[in-house]
Amino acid sequence: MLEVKGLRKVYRGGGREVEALRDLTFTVEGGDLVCLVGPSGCGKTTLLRCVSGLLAPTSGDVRVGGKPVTGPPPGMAVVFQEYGRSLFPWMSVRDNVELPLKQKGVDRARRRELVEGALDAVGLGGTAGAYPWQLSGGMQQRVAIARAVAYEPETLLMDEPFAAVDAQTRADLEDLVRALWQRLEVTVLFVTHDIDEAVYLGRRVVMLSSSPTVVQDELVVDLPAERDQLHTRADPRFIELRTRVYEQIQLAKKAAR
Ligand SMILES: Nc1ncnc2c1ncn2[C@@H]1O[C@H](COP(=O)(O)OP(=O)(O)OP(=O)(O)O)[C@@H](O)[C@H]1O
Repeated sequence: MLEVKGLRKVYRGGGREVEALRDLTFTVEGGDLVCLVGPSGCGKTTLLRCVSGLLAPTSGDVRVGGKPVTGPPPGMAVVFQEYGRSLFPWMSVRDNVELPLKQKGVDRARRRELVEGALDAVGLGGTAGAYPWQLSGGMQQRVAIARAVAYEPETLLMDEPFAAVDAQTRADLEDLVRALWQRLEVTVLFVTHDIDEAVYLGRRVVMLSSSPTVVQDELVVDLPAERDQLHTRADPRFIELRTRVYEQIQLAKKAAR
């Protein structure tokens, strides 16, 4: 379980103060898939950096599995937007996926098993020996997902992971994330500015206001668990839910003006 309580973050420096997060409170139950959606610049990345222990909050509390986060929590993996910068170009795909497992102290035989399993799961079984720069953007993002999956995280944070890939690849990767989530029973916090993506993927959607950020609204996505790009997106309930999220985001933007 992931708990965020009264989280506030003020950036200070160069004689300037930016209150990125004002007062954020929400919970992600163990095994849930929650999408966070909010307007550009509302502090989504700041929030994920606080949750992953990369940034200290100004005040408030972040807990993972009941323990306060003071640095990168064990059992957490993060997939960032910029796959190009998150993979090491001088390492093969296999070595990129294996590296965190070495750091975790997993033995060689188990490492091989986990790397193969994760690459197969993302449909890259045949590319273990390639280098990231030999792959398309979508394939590189699959490698980043494989690396996170191989780590066997309890919590997976995803920061706009598909923002830089084309629409067709994005749809495939969305389905991949849902399939992996269902199979691995991992707790997922997925950040996006794309309302349709949030409703399609999430079991819950948390909507953020513009900066300084608070939780604007939350909803449960009561669509069937088995989703597919064609039918789910045409479901009248999907359209109702996306309309509600859209309206809330518009309200949040107006309130900020
Ligand atoms: N290191 C920093 N120093 C000062 N201000 C910062 C810093 N990082 C972010 N900010 C400010 O905090 C606010 C939130 O930024 P953040 O990158 O978290 O938003 P975001 O929702 O992820 O943005 P986007 O959707 O555009 O990626 C912005 O006003 C930004 O300018």
